[in-house]
Amino acid sequence: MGSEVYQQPKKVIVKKFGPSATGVGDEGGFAPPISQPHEALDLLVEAVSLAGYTDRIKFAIDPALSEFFRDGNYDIGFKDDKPNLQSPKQLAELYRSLLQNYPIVLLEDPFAETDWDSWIEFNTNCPIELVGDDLLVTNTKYVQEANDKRACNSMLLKINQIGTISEAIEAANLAYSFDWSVFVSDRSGETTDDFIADLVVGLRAGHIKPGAPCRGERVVKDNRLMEIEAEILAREECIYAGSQFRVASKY
Ligand SMILES: C=C(OP(=O)(O)O)C(=O)O
Repeated sequence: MGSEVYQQPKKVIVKKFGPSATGVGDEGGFAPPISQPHEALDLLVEAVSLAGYTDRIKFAIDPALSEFFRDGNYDIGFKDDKPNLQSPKQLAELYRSLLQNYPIVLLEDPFAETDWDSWIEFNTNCPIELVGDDLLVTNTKYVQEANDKRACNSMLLKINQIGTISEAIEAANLAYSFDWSVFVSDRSGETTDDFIADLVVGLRAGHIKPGAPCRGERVVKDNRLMEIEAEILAREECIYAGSQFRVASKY
């Protein structure tokens, strides 16, 4: 389904912005000339509809706000001519309105890694998965701190953020001990190694961020997942978490 949906935005982008607007970024995502968050989500809604999967696909977003933090505010006007400064409160309102209007189930790094107060405030009433990436850097010290402060409810796992597979698994187990979920991720600069596909199944993490099904270093993870699925199905041991992906580790 993901691959089928991925084929659609290109058609919509060509129609709206012309063929030169279909370039992709490191992880295979499209980068058309839009500047408002809702425009990106509208494009996705249209792509899902064209693929025939309306109501069957949910969205995860990673605004990576550490990149836009300026003296206590966030400048989200980086694609416009002038700055568009938003206070943490305004940003939180923007997220809440997007959550109301789009099928978003996961929000990663909605605030800067140093802006703990905004994380804590947002997490007091957060209906979806709130993932720390820059905030936690797969490090047990920050996972513990975030749980003590009730700053998020999920950890992004990137092996080379912490350095070894053992330390990454230790961080995942600590996150699970707090009833958090664990979201296994690639890096924007990736190789064709497919190990994280085995890791996400072995950890029962339930969801993976391998990038778009665009080039070899991304697709190799999807292919390995399909091989693992065939192997497990053959042994009749496979339980697919589906929409319960956040709690797959409890299955
Ligand atoms: C995969 C990501 O990018 P990078 O590898 O650049 O941290 C991310 O931000 O989650």
